[in-house]
Amino acid sequence: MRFLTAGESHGPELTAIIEGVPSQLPLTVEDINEHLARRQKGYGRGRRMQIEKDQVRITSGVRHGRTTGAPITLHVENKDWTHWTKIMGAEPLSEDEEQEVKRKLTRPRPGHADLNGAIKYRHRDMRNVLERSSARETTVRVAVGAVAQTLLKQFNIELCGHVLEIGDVVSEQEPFDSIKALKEVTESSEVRCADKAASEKMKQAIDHAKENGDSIGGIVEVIVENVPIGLGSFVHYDRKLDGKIAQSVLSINAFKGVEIGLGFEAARMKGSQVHDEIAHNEERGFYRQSNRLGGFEGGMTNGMPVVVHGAMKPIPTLYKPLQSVDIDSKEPFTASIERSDSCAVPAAAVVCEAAVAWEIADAFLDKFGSDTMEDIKKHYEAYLEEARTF
Ligand SMILES: Cc1cc2nc3c(=O)[nH]c(=O)nc-3n(C[C@H](O)[C@H](O)[C@H](O)COP(=O)(O)O)c2cc1C
Ligand SMILES: C=C(O[C@@H]1CC(C(=O)O)=C[C@@H](OP(=O)(O)O)[C@H]1O)C(=O)O
Repeated sequence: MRFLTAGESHGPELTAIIEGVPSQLPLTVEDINEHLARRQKGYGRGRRMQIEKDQVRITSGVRHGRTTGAPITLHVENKDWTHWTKIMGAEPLSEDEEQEVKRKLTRPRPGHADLNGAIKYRHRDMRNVLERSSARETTVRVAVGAVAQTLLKQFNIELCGHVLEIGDVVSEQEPFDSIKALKEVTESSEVRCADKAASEKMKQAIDHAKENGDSIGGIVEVIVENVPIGLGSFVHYDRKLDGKIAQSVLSINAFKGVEIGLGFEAARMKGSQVHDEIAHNEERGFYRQSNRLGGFEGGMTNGMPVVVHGAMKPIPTLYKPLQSVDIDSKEPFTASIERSDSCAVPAAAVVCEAAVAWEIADAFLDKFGSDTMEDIKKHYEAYLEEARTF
């Protein structure tokens, strides 16, 4: 499968085209809207989220609730667009307005793509950078991830993205029995964290940062359950699924780190404490009694749950402004802002879940075929039995 996204943060809409989804997959707008709504929730978001009501429109590739095998086009409207038609160039600007628009966007925001993007693409109006580099794009990435999750669900593969840390508050969640149980708890938390006491502290930490005109980041975790052995491959660097997941997670706005399983901690431990010993019984075939490596060996899944962590830096636009330099006047200034999120870690957990879902689904289709759901199911069931009796 492959996909492209297009659209600006304050343009009319965001669009995605997905190619390679098999035919006969039951798919409705509700399957996607559920995830769009999850992404919009979360303590710490700014005023923009009160304007947007993200809902998908499917205009190709699905008929009567089933995919046809043709490219699927997804659209999500920007409700905020009506306030931006002049600035975005859909309506002519008067001379005064032209000055106003230009003045605002010669001031690069530290931590954003503004300055590098302006120099690279030779834009003196940095709105041309801001609009596309904004995390508004993660809306359609979540829509695309929802299609991947709908596919994976057909094979009983479930995911959950949740929050482990916000600022200096760390979740001390109880071990959970299943993804379903974890999902239930995190969905009821305003910060998408399974530890109730930590959730409250995380909210306080967000409030505190906001009161001080500051922002905070955090760490999210995505767990994938019921993953078969052998997704991805060891034979070539760009087919290693852990590597593909890492790229995908790091491509999410503001993500600065990714770990699989123990991740960086493994580097500080002994080999005997890190590797997951192999066991066997008739019912399960080969399995592991631990999962320190997060479900991966040799770029391939090993049948244990996939565990991915992503680290998000604090939001760069701050009410407590940072120092920058105007690209026209070369004068220093301190940035003034109208609105921003103070923490988007809970929303980013949903984005990270979507990114991982896409990579797992893509590797799944690489292994089990990609034309019709019926063929894929046959291959999958035969393979599971082969792997169990290997
Ligand atoms: C869901 C989400 C919401 C975000 N909201 C904001 C925001 O309101 N203000 C802001 O300055 N950055 C926000 N960001 C982060 C910026 O988009 C990001 O830092 C910027 O595009 C630069 O990219 P980089 O941090 O990956 O280098 C958000 C990121 C995500 C994932
Ligand atoms: C719109 C979304 O996030 C936006 C991401 C973002 C940024 O700079 O990345 C800045 C803010 O947008 P605005 O400048 O319009 O207030 C966020 O609201 C969204 O998540 O849907």
